[in-house]
Amino acid sequence: MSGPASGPDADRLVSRERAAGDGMDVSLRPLSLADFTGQRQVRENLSIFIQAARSRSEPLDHVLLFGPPGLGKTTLAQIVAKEMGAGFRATSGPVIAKAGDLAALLTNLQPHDVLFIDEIHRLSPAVEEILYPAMEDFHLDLIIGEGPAARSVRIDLPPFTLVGATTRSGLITRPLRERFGIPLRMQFYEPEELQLIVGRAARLLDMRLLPEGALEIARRSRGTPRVAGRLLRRVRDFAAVAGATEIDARAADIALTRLEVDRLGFDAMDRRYLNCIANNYGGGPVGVETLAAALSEQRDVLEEVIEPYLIQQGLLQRTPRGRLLTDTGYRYLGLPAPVTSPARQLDMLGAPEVDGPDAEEGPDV
Ligand SMILES: Nc1ncnc2c1ncn2[C@@H]1O[C@H](COP(=O)(O)OP(=O)(O)OP(=O)(O)O)[C@@H](O)[C@H]1O
Ligand SMILES: [Mg+2]
Repeated sequence: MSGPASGPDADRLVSRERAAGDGMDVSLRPLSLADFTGQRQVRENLSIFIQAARSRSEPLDHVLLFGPPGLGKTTLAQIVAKEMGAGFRATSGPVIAKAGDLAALLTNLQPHDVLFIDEIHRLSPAVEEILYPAMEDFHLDLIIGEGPAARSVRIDLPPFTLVGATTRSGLITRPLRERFGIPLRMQFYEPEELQLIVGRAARLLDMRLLPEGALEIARRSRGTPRVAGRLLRRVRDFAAVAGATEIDARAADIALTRLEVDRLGFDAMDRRYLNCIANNYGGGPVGVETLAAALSEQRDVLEEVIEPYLIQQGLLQRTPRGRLLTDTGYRYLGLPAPVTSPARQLDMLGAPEVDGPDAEEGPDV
């Protein structure tokens, strides 16, 4: 299969990659809670906790943000620092290799600073252990030396706020999760919210985008602002080459269709994934490792980028025995759903709740 969306991950409009090609991100990122569209509940709760912490002159309690890539976790973390009038330091789980790396970071913080740890589920156990007393009591217990001469020293830390982000809530250990006072789950955005986001981005980019054009892009952005931003730029390219001065729904549709993003926002990779389950595995259940091998994709990409939206749209279910194409999934592919076998029916009934806090826990197949 060819086309822009079937190449390596980086080529997809809907990919896990961040900075690459997103050079305009800096200017498009909302800088205050008031400018941050959507995620109403997250926004309202944060706003209250920030006000309360400020009125007590305390740092904000630690915040854990979960949600699929591109929904605004990093953006929100930066906004938290700004609204608290505090400094912002960012790092990520895999970057912190040793306990000493984390100690260096923590001892360099100013009081009330926000330390952002992206992909916090990828911290090593040794580092995680250092983090517990740091989060709870603002001190570090470090072991100096080895063998019988080893002794532990306690270092006090300035009070700080840890903001952790993860795309995989199921992979966070319970002790770590429990040390966050403010866990927040980000949801996919509604088309109307994305329409506002796309409209704002178009104004910042000095584009003439009509409201219907913005809605067309919004509807096809998988509920994800990062995807909306990318599609907007590609639509702008098509419109510029076609000599259009303003972008309406038709111009947006033409561009998105050429990008192989269909009316529902699914792209060639989504269709390849769904067709693989339908045609090669009788609609499932099939294990994610098997699918990753069959599609030559990384398992992480399937789990973090492709599956969440298919699940949210009801085309796919994650069951303890594997991935299962739903009747809606078959309908989308234009294929007849198989006569449901008792085993398949059981899987459908026994599927874990998609939006539950532990949706990703349990046996990972
Ligand atoms: N609510 C929003 N309003 C406007 N723009 C947004 C919003 N949320 C995210 N964006 C934009 O979407 C892009 C992705 O956001 P961000 O980097 O914060 O996502 P993320 O959740 O941290 O993703 P990842 O999990 O990949 O790190 C940014 O360009 C940001 O400006
Ligand atoms: Mg991020």
